[in-house]
Amino acid sequence: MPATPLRLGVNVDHVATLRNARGGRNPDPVRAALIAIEAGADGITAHLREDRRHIRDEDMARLKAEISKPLNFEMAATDDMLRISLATKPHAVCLVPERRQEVTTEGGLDVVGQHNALAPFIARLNDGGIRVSLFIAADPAQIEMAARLRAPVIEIHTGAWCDAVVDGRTEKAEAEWQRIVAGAKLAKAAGLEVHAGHGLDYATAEKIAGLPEIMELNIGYYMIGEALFVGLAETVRSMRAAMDRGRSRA
Ligand SMILES: CC(=O)[C@@H](O)[C@H](O)COP(=O)(O)O
Ligand SMILES: NCC(=O)COP(=O)(O)O
Repeated sequence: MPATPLRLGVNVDHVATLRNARGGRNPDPVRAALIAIEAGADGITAHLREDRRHIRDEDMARLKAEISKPLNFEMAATDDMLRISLATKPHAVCLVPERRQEVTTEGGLDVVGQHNALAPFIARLNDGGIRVSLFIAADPAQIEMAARLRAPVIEIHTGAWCDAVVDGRTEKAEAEWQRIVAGAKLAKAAGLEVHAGHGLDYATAEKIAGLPEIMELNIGYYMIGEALFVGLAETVRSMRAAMDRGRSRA
């Protein structure tokens, strides 16, 4: 039986991080998105943080206007972001937790603790024709609540697993991996479309591509770093090849 397709969403946030280091216009995250698509990306992800530390409002508007593939708009569940996303009309919104002090998105959104506030927020996005994804940990209670909140998609936060793999903490890595495996199965059984992302590199992307429940990986930081050495198009092709190898074992 042919394996189910696995989409690659390329996150261009950290092209903007580099641009913002000096101000000005270069390197341009929209140019990166166009190159990534030309090289085989199935979509583009960008995170408009409240502090605008990388992607800015005009980047999001240009991405929506200039790319030919789906735009996945990552954002916190705030009124300001709701207004901007409804005006931008991306293909999807991924709701993520945000703390100004954090270096990166440290964990999943607590949809259990915030379900009262999230329910009308998700409904507004659904009514606006935007597909909602919830960026959560592979935790059974969070997954069950995501399904009850009528978000069609979850994205499993893979950061703890990837960090443990890279650091060589094998027991921790195995425990996190088993959580992801069980979480992906539970989410699929609950009727959710399952995505995954954060901290993935070639090796972890290849491994997680072997989980047939997962339909999309969103990958940024590692790929933008690799692109410095071999170019973005080559990095996208290599990531695609790693995902295809993993998928062939699903
Ligand atoms: C939510 C998420 O995982 C992404 O937004 C990604 O990690 C890049 O943005 P940050 O590094 O600013 O979290
Ligand atoms: N949602 C995860 C994402 O978009 C990319 O995360 P990272 O690869 O930049 O850590």
